[in-house]
This record gives sequence, C-alpha cells and structure tokens, in this order.
Amino acid sequence: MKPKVYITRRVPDEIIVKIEKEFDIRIWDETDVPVPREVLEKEIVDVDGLFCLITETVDRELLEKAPQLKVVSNMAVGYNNIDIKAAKEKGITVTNTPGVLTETTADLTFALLMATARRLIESSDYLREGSWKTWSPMQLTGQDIYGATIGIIGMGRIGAALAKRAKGFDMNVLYHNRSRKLSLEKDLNMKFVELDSLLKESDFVCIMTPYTPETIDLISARELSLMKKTSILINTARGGIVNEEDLYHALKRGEIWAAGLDVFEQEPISLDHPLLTLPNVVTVPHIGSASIKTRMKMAELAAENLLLALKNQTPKHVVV
Ligand SMILES: NC(=O)C1=CN([C@@H]2O[C@H](COP(=O)(O)OP(=O)(O)OC[C@H]3O[C@@H](n4cnc5c(N)ncnc54)[C@H](O)[C@@H]3O)[C@@H](O)[C@H]2O)C=CC1
Ligand SMILES: O=CC(=O)O
Repeated sequence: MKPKVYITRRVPDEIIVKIEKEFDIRIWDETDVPVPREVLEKEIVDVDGLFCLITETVDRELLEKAPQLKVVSNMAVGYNNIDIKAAKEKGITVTNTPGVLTETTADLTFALLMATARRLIESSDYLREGSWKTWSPMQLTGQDIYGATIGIIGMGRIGAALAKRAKGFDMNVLYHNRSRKLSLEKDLNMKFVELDSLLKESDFVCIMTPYTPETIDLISARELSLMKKTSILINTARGGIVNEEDLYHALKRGEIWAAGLDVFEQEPISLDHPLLTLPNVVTVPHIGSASIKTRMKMAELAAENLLLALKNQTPKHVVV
C-alpha cells in the first residue's frame, strides 16, 4: 500500500503528478480558498504526509489527530504556522523551502520600498481619477532612495539580498541581527548597530526576521517613536512583528512618514482596517515570493522534501 498524502491546495499539475506517482493523494482542490479547519482535521487522520501552505495552522491539536503523520512539508520558508515543538515531540519531520525565494522576495521588498518612498500607487490613482491638472513644484513629492540610510532588521538570506540591492542605490546600510555577519559587513560595507540606533538613524527600516516569540511586536509604539519623522517602515517578514495599532497611530500622528506592508497580523487584512484608510500606507497581499518561476521552485522543493522524508531519506531542508 502506498503512503497517503494530503495536499492543502491546488498546486500546479506537474507537482501533483510527481507526488501522485509515489503516493495516494487527496487534495483540497481549490486555488483561492484555504481548506476549512474541520476538513483538514478529518483529512489528516490517516495520512503519512502533509503538503501545506502558510495558511494552514498546524498546531498540537491538529497533530494529535494524525497518528500516522511522518512529515509536514511547508511550501514557504517561514514556518510560524507550525507548532515545531509539538512536531518534534511526536517525531514528525517538518520541512520548508528556503533559498529558492530569496532573490524574488528581496526584489519585492525593494519594489515596495520604492513604491512607498515615491508614492507610486497614490500617483497612479491621482492620474486615473482625473486629479492631474498640471505639473506642479511640490506635487506628489516623496523621499529620496539613493544615498539614504537603510536599516535592515534580520540579516539572513533575504536581508543580505536586500542589502545588495540597497548598495546598487548607493545607500548607507545599517543592520541588526542576533549575530554579527563579519564577512558580509566587509563585502557590502555595512555596519552592525543595536536596534535602537538603527531605528534612530535609518531613513528606511526593513524587517527581515522570522516570526518567533522574540519578534512578536518587535516594532511597537516605543520603537516607532525612535524613528525619524521622515522615515519609512517596510515589512515583508510577518505581520505580528509590527504592532498594527501602534503603527496606525504613529502614521496618523506623523511620527513616521509612511509604511509599505506585504504582511499583516490577520491575512487577508479586513477591508475596514484603519491602516487601509491612510494614503501613506502601501499595501500588497503577501506577494513577496510571487513570481511564476519562484512559486514553481517552492512547490517543487516542497514536493521533493515530502518525497524524501516519506522514503526515509533526508529532505533538503529540515526544520526539525
Ligand atoms: N513576504 C513574503 O512573501 C515572504 C516572507 N518571508 C519572511 O522572511 C523571513 C526571513 O527569511 P530568510 O531571510 O530566508 O530567513 P533567515 O533565517 O535566512 O534570516 C532571518 C534572520 O533573522 C535573524 N533574527 C531572528 N530573530 C531575530 C531577532 N529577534 N532580532 C534580530 N534578528 C533576528 C536571524 O539571525 C537571521 O539572520 C521568513 O522567516 C519569513 O517570515 C520569507 C519569504 C517570503
Ligand atoms: O511568506 C512566505 C514564506 O515563504 O515564508
């Protein structure tokens, strides 16, 4: 009998075919609707492998319902949706998809930085709604990017890729991380600073840490109050790292100049969320890794991790 696998979303056909060759699969056959929790709870009961997305909460309660489960393969680098401690206790392997999305996510982060600094979305709306009557000296003016100081919190794979892009714009790069990255500091001529100094000195603050107990609300009222009035906050890491209520007040009071957000505490963000009422907030729907090539690579890697784990071989990227 083949091992059983549950796939929590319709992924491209070639990925499904690959998994289907080896395993008995069942799938939540939707592209834009996540599997309801009650369905997942039923489906997980007899499976050996789970192929899931960041939209699924794989907590202890769910894992308790899966006595046969050997592997949870997350199609993402971030795995804050999975209870790693519970998985480890149960001897369940958890895998993720680092690396293949690094450059694409750094591209989006820099694009969001540029769109926010130069008010691209607001300017596009201004033109289309017929407000553009003339060229005017201070019309839709934004913040300069070249030569500005960028502070990157979390100097991992994506943080480093972002720093390289910043260097291309002659930016001064500061970073804060759990540990120093001495060779990167030398290669990219960037400086390690404590978090408060980074917040005080940067024109752009970009968050690139994982979402962990230590990074919940890492940027709250106190941190925002340290930032320059002309500064811009960019978050493409995870929503809960920035306290959204505090961010709203800081933007409303002019304590910081603008924010570019790809990630939110609740996803999708509710359309009546106060942040969506502010013109100086650029929002996109968690599209950091969303290029066709990169999403294919992520799905392929997640499938490969799953296959290797179920064949008792070492997956390419093991979290636990
Ligand atoms: N918006 C999107 O679509 C995407 C978002 N992400 C997010 O980006 C995160 C980073 O991804 P990678 O760069 O591949 O991970 P990584 O593990 O290579 O880098 C994370 C860095 O953050 C540092 N860090 C962790 N906790 C910290 C703390 N409390 N203070 C300072 N630094 C801390 C680590 O030391 C590490 O250097 C992911 O965990 C995920 O949440 C990743 C891909 C796409
Ligand atoms: O948010 C996406 C990820 O890969 O993590």
